[in-house]
This record gives sequence, C-alpha cells and structure tokens, in this order.
Amino acid sequence: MLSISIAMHSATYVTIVGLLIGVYIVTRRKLASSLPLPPGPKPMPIIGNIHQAPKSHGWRTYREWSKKYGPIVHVNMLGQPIIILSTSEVAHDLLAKRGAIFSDRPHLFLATELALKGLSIIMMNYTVQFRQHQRLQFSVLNATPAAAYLPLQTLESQQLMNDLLKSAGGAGVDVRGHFQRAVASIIHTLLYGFRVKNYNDPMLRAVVKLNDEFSEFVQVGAHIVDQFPVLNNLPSFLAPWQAKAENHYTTKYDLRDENFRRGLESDAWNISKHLRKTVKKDGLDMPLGELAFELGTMIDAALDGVTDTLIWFVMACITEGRGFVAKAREELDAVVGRDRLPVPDDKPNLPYVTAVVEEIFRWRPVGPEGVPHLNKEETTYNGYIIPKGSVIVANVWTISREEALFGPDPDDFIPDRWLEEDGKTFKALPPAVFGYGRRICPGRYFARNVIWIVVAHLLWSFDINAGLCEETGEPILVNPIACTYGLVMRALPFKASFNPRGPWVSEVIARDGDTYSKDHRAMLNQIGTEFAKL
Ligand code: HEM
Repeated sequence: MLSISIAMHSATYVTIVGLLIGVYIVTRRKLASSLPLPPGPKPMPIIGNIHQAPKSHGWRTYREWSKKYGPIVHVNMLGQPIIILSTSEVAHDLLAKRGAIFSDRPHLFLATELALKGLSIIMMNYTVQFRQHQRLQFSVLNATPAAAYLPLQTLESQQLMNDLLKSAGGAGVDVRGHFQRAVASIIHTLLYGFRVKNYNDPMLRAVVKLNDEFSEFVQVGAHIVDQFPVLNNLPSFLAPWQAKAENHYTTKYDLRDENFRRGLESDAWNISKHLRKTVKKDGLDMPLGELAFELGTMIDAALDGVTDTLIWFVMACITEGRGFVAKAREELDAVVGRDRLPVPDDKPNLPYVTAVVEEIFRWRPVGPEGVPHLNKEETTYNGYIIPKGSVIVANVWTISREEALFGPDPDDFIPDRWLEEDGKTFKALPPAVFGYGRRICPGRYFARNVIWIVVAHLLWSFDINAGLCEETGEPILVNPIACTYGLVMRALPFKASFNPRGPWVSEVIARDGDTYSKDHRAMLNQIGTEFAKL
C-alpha cells in the first residue's frame, strides 16, 4: 500500500521529519476521544503502521488482518487514518446507509489534481458539480438505456468470436488484445460513433497506457504528497510528481478532446451528441471540455473493468477444471441448440451462465480494494470512532470470500453457489465488485450485459485451454493468481487456445463472418430512436 520510495533531496527529508512530528502531535490530540479506534496492527509513534504496510497486493494483507482483527480494521499511515471494511454488512452499513457522510474521495494528489481541474470524475468529491456528472452517467448507463446497447454489444462479441476462430489450431494467443479491441470498439462506437478494428490502433494503445498510469496514481499512499500536500510547494525538481501529473493531464486532454470532436462531427446518433444536447437542454453549468472528460471517464472505466473480467473468465476455464464448463454447455445446448449463437433474449433461460458471470466477479473482483471513499465527518460505529477524513477501503477481495454468505471453498470457482437447489432461482447474495452507496458503479448494467454476452458466446463456441509451448508442444502452466497491483487487478500475460468445440461452431461463426460490413451507423440511429422514447 504505502511504497514511499521516492528519492528525495535531504532538504525534503528535513521538511518531512518536521511535518511528521507536527502530524503526530495533532493526531494524538485529535484522538483523545472516549471511544477507541477500530482494532488493527500495533502502530509505532509518529510513523504509525507504515512499517507493516504491504508494498504491493495490499488486499492479501488486508485479508490476513481481517482474520486477526475482525471486519473493521484501523491502520495509521503517517497520521492518516485508514479504515478497512471486510464484510458486506459493515461496507453496506457505512458506505451505503451512511452515504451522506461516506461518499467523498480521499485526496490522492495525482488523481485529485486531475479532479480539481474537473477532469477525473471518478476522484471528485460528492459535490454539486459531481452530481451533475452522475446525472449524465445515469441517463445513459441505467438499466433501460443500457438495454438499448445490446445489439451493438452482440455484434462486437460476434466479431470477437470471428477473431478467435482465426487463431484456432495454433499454440494459443494472448487474449488481452482481442478483448481490449472488442470492448474498446463497443464503447467508442456508442460514445463517439466509430468502431475500433485493430488492437494496435494507436488511439487504443494511448488509452491503455493512460489507464495503467491512472491505476497507479489511485493507489492509497503511493505518493508521499498524498499525505503531505504541502510538499507540492517544493520546487519542481524536488517534486517529480508534478511533471508526471501534468504530462498525464495534457495527453489525456488531447485524446479526449479529439475523440469528443469526432463524436460531435459524426453524422449518426452517439452519446457525445446526446449528452451535449442534455447539457444545453437542462442548462447545466458544464463547459464542453469537462463534458469531454465525462465521456473519457466512461471509456476508461469500461475498458479496464470489462476487459479484465473477461480475461479472468478465460483464466477460470484454464485453471478451475472443466466441471462448470460442461454444466454451462449442457444448459446452452438444451436452450440454444447448435445452429445459432446465444442472444441476450436467452438470458432468463440460462441461469447457470448468469451464475458463471456472477462467480467471475466474486472469484476475481477486478478492483480488489474497490475505489477508496472518505468520510467528511467523524462518526461512530459498533463502539468505535471513525475519525473525520479517514480513507475508507472496501476490502472487496475479502468481502467476496465471506464464507457465511458464499459458502465453503471461497477461493474456488463454483458458480452453483449463486443458485438455489432448483438450479434456477438466484440466492440473494450481495455482490461487492461494483462498490457501494452513492458512488456505486453507474456502468454495472452495461458491464453485466456485455460480459454475459461474451461469456455465453465463448462457452457455446470454444474449448478454452492453456496455450502450448512452441518448442515442446506441451501446455504452459498458468498461475491463476499471478496479477498486477493497482486500482485494477490484471492477470499477468498468458496464452490460451480457442478451438471450436464442434464443426457446427465454425459454420455458425463463419455464416455471420466479419461484421465490419454491417452498418453500425444504422444501429446507432436505432438507439437514438429508442432514447427519444425514454
Ligand atoms: C466489470 C466491470 C466494472 C467494474 C468491476 C466496475 C467497478 C467500479 C467500482 C468498484 C467503482 C467505484 C464504486 C465505489 O466508489 O464504491 C466504479 C465507479 C465507476 N464506474 Fe465502474 N466498473 C465496471 C464497469 C464500468 C463501465 C462499463 C462503466 C461505464 C460505461 C463504468 C463507469 C464507472 C464510473 C463513471 C464510475 C465513477 C462513479 C463515482 O465515482 O461515483 N464502470 N466502478
């Protein structure tokens, strides 16, 4: 969590030591409350728990802490209280039921710097300005508008099956590029009116690079300036994060501005044009540059969350045995048959496939530490005090593994845990992956829809196995938990092979063939017609 490894001039250290002593004194005074802080590892004077802070993959340590100290843990990082919530109940009690005070975001310098410019919507506090953005998000992402995107999501999934079919028979492919292209194409078509046909498209590569950078910016405590904003007054050669933030901001601004213009100039309906109209019609106080960033935030959130969830599904197929795949196929064969791909209308009759999707979110939540919240007022909970301005981490990794809710063997991929004994009715289990309360992910309907379609198509179409070693021809062993650390948990690159599970698969996929000749403008205009009726 806290990797304060920034090389600094000795003057900086003197400043920091002074600040630490100041913070220690202030913190001690502040905590002279009658109620205790939640339990947690024993802190040292001044530095707090910094010596115990995990250098990376904090969610692993948080799980251990929750076993030792319980569902609500307090740690102190150089005076900054951090509260880690590890059961669904405490996360709901605080982040949802007390949303009025738990809906701000912590000051993470690099991310907040962008937010202050009105450009990182996800890191804005819950202000009037933020709520305008949220209204726009809901207007295009809620369940009803999201349903209008199903035909386009289905088309891109068909294109994906077509792309994967071409790789059949070989040693396997790194799927990230194929999935990124498909997800990027869906979201760029809807937002800006153009499809993305190649994963090496320079625009797509730029978005991916910026997302990787942002994922690092948002780690709690990754930069010492997050704890001590005063350090930002240092000359720029002592404050390397300033150039980093500025460069990130400029690159992002140019990219989003260009895409937004493309959207506005396009002759078909798209979300850029739709939201610009809404802003005018509703008289919202939002300059066009800020609206461009609203759209860019949706692009980033969709690309990361959806792509990585799909990659974890492939990982589950390779490493978690064939049991669930066979069961899903039995259902697909009975309901869909073998002469067409599954379609969204089949969903009510395919509960097991839906349970597979829920299990991916649980087994590998792509944001294992959620997105941090911050409480703007001091409050108490279950006999503990939660100081004002605490960073609140929903420990999604552990919440998704609560045996009391999800049953035994929480580290195993078992879709059946979502269903009652009849195999059809869903249990009322609370998913954690999309966050909580007023900041819950507005893209969750969109995400669930597209992930369901792609997973149903993949299960219907392919035997998915580990890629083969080029020299020996043997399957390459894949570590099912090897992943990056950041806001998003990405599987480390691995190869997977996609072979049609029968001759009918190639026939059906080839029958639709390449989808680029389809008129996506007509599909967009159809969405526009449906929006006009809402
Ligand atoms: C599997 C896919 C996805 C996952 C796991 C995911 C997860 C999350 C989480 C955990 C949050 C923060 C919630 C909180 O603070 O409690 C969030 C926020 C957000 N997500 Fe998603 N998301 C996904 C897909 C999408 C998609 C497809 C879109 C848009 C098309 C989207 C748009 C957003 C936006 C705009 C926010 C910021 C909301 C705010 O700060 O209040 N997400 N998402």
